[in-house]
Amino acid sequence: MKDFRLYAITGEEFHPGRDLIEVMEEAIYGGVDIIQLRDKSGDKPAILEKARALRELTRKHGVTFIVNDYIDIAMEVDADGIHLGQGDVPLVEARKLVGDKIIGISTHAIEEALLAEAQGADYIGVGPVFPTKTKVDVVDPVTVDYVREVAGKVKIPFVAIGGIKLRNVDEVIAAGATRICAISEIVGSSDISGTCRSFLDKLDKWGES
Ligand SMILES: Cc1ncc(COP(=O)(O)OP(=O)(O)O)c(N)n1
Ligand SMILES: Cc1nc(C(=O)O)sc1CCOP(=O)(O)O
Ligand SMILES: [Mg+2]
Repeated sequence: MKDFRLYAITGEEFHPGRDLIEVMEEAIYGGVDIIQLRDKSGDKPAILEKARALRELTRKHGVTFIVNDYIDIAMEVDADGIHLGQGDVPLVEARKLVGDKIIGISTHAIEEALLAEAQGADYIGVGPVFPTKTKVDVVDPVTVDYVREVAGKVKIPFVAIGGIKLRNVDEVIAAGATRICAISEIVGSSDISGTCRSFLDKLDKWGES
């Protein structure tokens, strides 16, 4: 897969009254290189419509587009890939359905991370690094020490997620994360592009040292 550094996931509850596509385009102008549509409403026609619009937007800007949870929607809109959790369709089954599209897997323990790698995941999510209120059914924070362990043991790309803010991202990067994912800190910002640029500046700064 095309490598990435800053991964933005949609979270419409954080920008009431603002258009989804406008918000995500601001994130793209700020430098995000991968976007995931995450919509837990269960309203599949509405999710399909959003997926189509985000596919068009991301294609226009050359940004990777991932759909969370719904393989059928990812296939229908020709997304670049899907993101699946531990309770979703197993990776081996998903691979049969999506072929060489990107498959990202959420992991919360080293056994899950190594299994996803062995089974052919293209990247893994590692989290939640910090407490987060964005995901209701989330496990306890895995901590930055766990990020360090993953950085030392996992060879495929991993992205740190969960409670990541501009104020705490330095410790995540210091622990070895070179890819960062955020929902509320990005899409809930009053300056979405500026927030993204600040995340990237921090990744750049640590990359130089
Ligand atoms: C990049 C990334 N990492 C983790 C998740 C969480 O996925 P999942 O565990 O399936 O939970 P939901 O997002 O479906 O609530 C993610 N979406 N993206
Ligand atoms: C969707 C999601 N998955 C997580 C995981 O650990 O797998 S944490 C999370 C929520 C991330 O949102 P925020 O950046 O607002 O904390
Ligand atoms: Mg899921």
